[in-house]
Amino acid sequence: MFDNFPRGTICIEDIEMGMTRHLRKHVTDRDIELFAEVSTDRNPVHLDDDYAHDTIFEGRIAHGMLTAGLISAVIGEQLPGHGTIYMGQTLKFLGPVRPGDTVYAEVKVTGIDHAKRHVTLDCLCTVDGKKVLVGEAKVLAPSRKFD
Ligand SMILES: C[C@@H](O)CC(=O)SCCNC(=O)CCNC(=O)[C@H](O)C(C)(C)COP(=O)(O)OP(=O)(O)OC[C@H]1O[C@@H](n2cnc3c(N)ncnc32)[C@H](O)[C@@H]1OP(=O)(O)O
Repeated sequence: MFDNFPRGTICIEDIEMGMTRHLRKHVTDRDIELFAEVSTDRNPVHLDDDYAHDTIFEGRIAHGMLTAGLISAVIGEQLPGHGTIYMGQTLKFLGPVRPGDTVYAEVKVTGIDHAKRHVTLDCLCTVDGKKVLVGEAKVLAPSRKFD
């Protein structure tokens, strides 16, 4: 039995269909530089103004996986929260995120298998109301009964 979950963790026993959680994050040049360093993805479309100017985006854009990381943050911090284990994630990048943009990232519960502790979540990121990422996550949720 493990009942010392941090505030914000929602155990499988309490997860309901349709529950949603979200965050907002302002994406900065520093975020993009740090992500390039950590991931070792130094694609110039993210880092080089001159290079990026001549692409279809006409300027630098954030790594898609940086934006996807905000979905991971909502899942790992809020729904279900601490103790959650990622099982899978689909992603479609529908529009660019540029330095200076504020990303709204939201997840919504669309499936629950209580016996297996599996939870399925629709994932969405928007910038100024425009969809930039959609996908589906499957996670193993924490339980009050097991640590
Ligand atoms: C590896 C890293 O270093 C690189 C990165 O991380 S890049 C950053 C992450 N990616 C992005 O920011 C790209 C965001 N997406 C876009 O800007 C656009 O989707 C696009 C430029 C890739 C395509 O846009 P466009 O050419 O306008 O395409 P259409 O809207 O005209 O759609 C044509 C058909 O393609 C389908 N489609 C479009 N985007 C996607 C997608 N991301 N995934 C899957 N399918 C996509 C769209 O539905 C249309 O299909 P249809 O059957 O013809 O209707």
